[in-house]
Amino acid sequence: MKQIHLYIFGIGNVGSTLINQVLQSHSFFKNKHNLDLKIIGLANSKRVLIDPNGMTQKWKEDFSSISIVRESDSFYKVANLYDVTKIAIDATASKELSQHYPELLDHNFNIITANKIANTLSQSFYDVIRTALKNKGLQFEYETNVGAGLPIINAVRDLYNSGEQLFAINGVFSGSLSYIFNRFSEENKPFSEIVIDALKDGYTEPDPREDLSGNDVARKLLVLAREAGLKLEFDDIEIDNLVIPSLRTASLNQFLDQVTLLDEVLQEKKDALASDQVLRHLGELDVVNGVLKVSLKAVPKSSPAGQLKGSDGFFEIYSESYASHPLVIKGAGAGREVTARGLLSDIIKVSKTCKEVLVAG
Ligand SMILES: NC(=O)C1=CN([C@@H]2O[C@H](COP(=O)(O)OP(=O)(O)OC[C@H]3O[C@@H](n4cnc5c(N)ncnc54)[C@H](O)[C@@H]3O)[C@@H](O)[C@H]2O)C=CC1
Ligand SMILES: N[C@@H](CC=O)C(=O)O
Repeated sequence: MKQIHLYIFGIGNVGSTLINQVLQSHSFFKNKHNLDLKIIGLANSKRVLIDPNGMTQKWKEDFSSISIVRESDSFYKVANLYDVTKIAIDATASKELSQHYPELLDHNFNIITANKIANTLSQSFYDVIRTALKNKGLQFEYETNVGAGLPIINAVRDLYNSGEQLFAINGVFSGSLSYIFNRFSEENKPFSEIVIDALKDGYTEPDPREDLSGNDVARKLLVLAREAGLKLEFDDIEIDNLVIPSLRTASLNQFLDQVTLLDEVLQEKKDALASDQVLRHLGELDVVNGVLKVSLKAVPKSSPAGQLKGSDGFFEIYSESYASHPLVIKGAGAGREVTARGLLSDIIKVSKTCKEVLVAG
């Protein structure tokens, strides 16, 4: 039986769903994959809960009652005691934690992340991580960076690694904005009301302005562009920002208090549509020319993007073999369940392929 120790950063929507999914499938992983996955550590930004025997179904209660103040080396101290495969899982949106990935690799953690920041800081930081992974023989997986649980990154990576020339990737990259604009187009409700619903239901970034500003989609485009071999920076992306200037620098609470200020501008865009059009938030990655664009557009209701429902993401990949008829991937592009399942799928992938440390039992 291969022992795998999991250390989870972030116990919000995605992190807490992941914990429950790991616990629910524990016996299945043992029987099917010969893997014993134990969650040894949980952290929020201030506290940690550590249990070398693994978390149980009462982890939430335990976190409230017996977690301790987090120190910079809380996880390293316990992880160093066990000669097993260690995986750090980032289910936060924290830039600070992303900047610590090189340190996690130094301490022999494989990393799996839903957080897009590490992959979208400077190209030099991106390269530092890849070099460390190679030197250490560790793994870094981030399928949920684009399209939540949808297999977008693996599709692009597999095409690129097989020598295929990629031309373009276009579509609705944001599950959050898909949910918001699909509802806004159909329902007679203020834009802000739908944004708040999306936040409450776990579809948006912790700060919905990351979605509305176009930054989150821009990050996804950059993740895919780098996967396709382009060397670009975040500032190279053309972004249509939907957050009015006065709300861009406000605190999250101030933004939420004043979110109705977005209604007028968005309602004007909706009122300007022809009867056969809807609003869709689109990403365009021109791999050949290295041009990345994020924008809100009016599209025909009958088009593939116009027909999306719920939080569906929609990706068209054009390449040598898929030149006139793109490879299309579509499905829920946000949500705590699909995202946690995507992380778990990365965990199984890393666990199955990492160097084996055998323990009796
Ligand atoms: N919700 C979704 O549909 C999807 C989310 N993601 C990504 O998953 C990540 C988490 O999203 P959610 O769970 O929805 O957000 P959330 O806001 O529900 O949870 C994030 C948690 O991380 C904690 N946190 C912040 N800084 C931390 C740190 N330094 N160390 C440990 N914990 C810290 C926060 O207190 C919060 O509880 C984000 O990066 C998001 O982009 C990716 C795909 C889809
Ligand atoms: N903001 C994301 C969801 C979480 O990452 C998206 O829109 O896909």
